Amino acid sequence: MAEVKIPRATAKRLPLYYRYLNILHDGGKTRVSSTELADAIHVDSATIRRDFSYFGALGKRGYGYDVTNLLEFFKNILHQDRLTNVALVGVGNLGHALLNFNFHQDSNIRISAAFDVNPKNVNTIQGGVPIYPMDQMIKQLRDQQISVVILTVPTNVAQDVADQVSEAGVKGILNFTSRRLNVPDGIRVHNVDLTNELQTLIYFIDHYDHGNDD
Ligand SMILES: NC(=O)c1ccc[n+]([C@@H]2O[C@H](COP(=O)([O-])OP(=O)(O)OC[C@H]3O[C@@H](n4cnc5c(N)ncnc54)[C@H](O)[C@@H]3O)[C@@H](O)[C@H]2O)c1
Repeated sequence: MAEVKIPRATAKRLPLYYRYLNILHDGGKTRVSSTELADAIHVDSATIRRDFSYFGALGKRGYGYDVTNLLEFFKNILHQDRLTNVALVGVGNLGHALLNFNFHQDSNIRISAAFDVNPKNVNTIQGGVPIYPMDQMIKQLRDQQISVVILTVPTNVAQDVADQVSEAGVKGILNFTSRRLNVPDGIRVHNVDLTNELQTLIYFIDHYDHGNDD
């Protein structure tokens, strides 16, 4: 399949589309219009049509979209047709909560390894995930061919850990720390910051802008 460069806002909506198409498919529905999708997922139909158009003519005028085709298409581009193992570094309050969340229940993603410096954590299994000491991290990441790491370490060690993770050939870091990371070319960092999200939400409440943000 040819590489398609799409806007980040579109990319962020793909899992939403994928989830809803799964529901339609499970319910035996064979086709869906952009208007029906729009009503269900609260994204306007023009945005949906534009999003889908990045991937070529997926729908037919007057017919709508073929649910199975669309589902297979999104499954493939979201890598949901194969299992993706990810790792987590820093099994504290947040890391622990994430380990105990079963990502695999509604996606083809699972945390297969975790790493920490705390001797109380190391060599235990939490949420079904083995926790290794840091001196085994690079080897484990390489051996398990892990390309995505969730970073939940204290901010002051985040860059150092990111350097080690980069050395292991990881391609993506989901960074929960407030440290902006420097990474080599070829590695993508997504920052998750609940404080930012709350501040933005509070800003929008003050400015009377309602509805969903996607
Ligand atoms: N983005 C958000 O919305 C959000 C929300 C909460 C916390 N955080 C951030 O997430 C991070 C974790 O928060 P927390 O409350 O779970 O902290 P925590 O102190 O409970 O956990 C940190 C864990 O990292 C381990 N650790 C320390 N140094 C390490 C190193 N060099 N290598 C590997 N592991 C190491 C510790 O042993 C501990 O288990 C912090 O940076 C915090 O600021 C972000």
